[in-house]
Amino acid sequence: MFLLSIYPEWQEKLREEVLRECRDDDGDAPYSNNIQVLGKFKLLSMFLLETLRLYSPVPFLLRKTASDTTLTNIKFRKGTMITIPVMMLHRSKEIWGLDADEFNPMRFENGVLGATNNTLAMLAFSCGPRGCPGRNYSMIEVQTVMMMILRRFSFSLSSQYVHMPRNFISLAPRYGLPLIVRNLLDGEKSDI
Ligand code: HEM
Repeated sequence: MFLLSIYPEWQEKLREEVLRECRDDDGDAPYSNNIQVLGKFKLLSMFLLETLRLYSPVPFLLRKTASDTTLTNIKFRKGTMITIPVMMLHRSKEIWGLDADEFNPMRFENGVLGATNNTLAMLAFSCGPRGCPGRNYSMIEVQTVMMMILRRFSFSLSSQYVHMPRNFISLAPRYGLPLIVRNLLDGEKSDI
């Protein structure tokens, strides 16, 4: 919601995509409760990947070595705690290119491997045997919620918003996310 508020052109693009792909058989009355429609949301998927890259809800991962281990050329004794700085890796220019700090969902036009040739670069859901088992579920859930919000409401940031993400269990805005919301169906406007 934050990124769509500060990049209204993306909010508009995603709304267009949702309204286009959710039309019913008559061609009007945009609506869909069919999960298969989610597969058609290419721009929304790219946008969500870019959101997860820039503001990964889990900003770092912790691991403890189960035995003496060598990773690249570094030796670790058994029991060493290792922090994997997901947030920093997601903004590495070496991995993502010179625009790593910029919001650019188009980098995911050809999927994660099109954005970087490093298969382990995207760590929002971690990876390997302890990777997040809720990954597909949460992508379906957030696409469904965004689909419902975008077709009914437009929104922008309230002037009361303070940009201070903090990691408290997961990454969240320190002082909340006050928005100005307009109901597109009846033009009503309210602060939430
Ligand atoms: C945007 C939403 C989500 C994100 C970004 C996310 C991210 C992650 C990450 C990074 C890990 C690895 C943590 C670590 O190794 O320290 C993880 C693990 C896990 N996630 Fe998620 N998750 C999300 C949603 C969910 C949902 C919806 C469920 C359940 C329905 C779920 C269930 C789990 C479980 C059970 C683990 C532990 C897996 C293990 O240790 O073997 N997650 N998640």
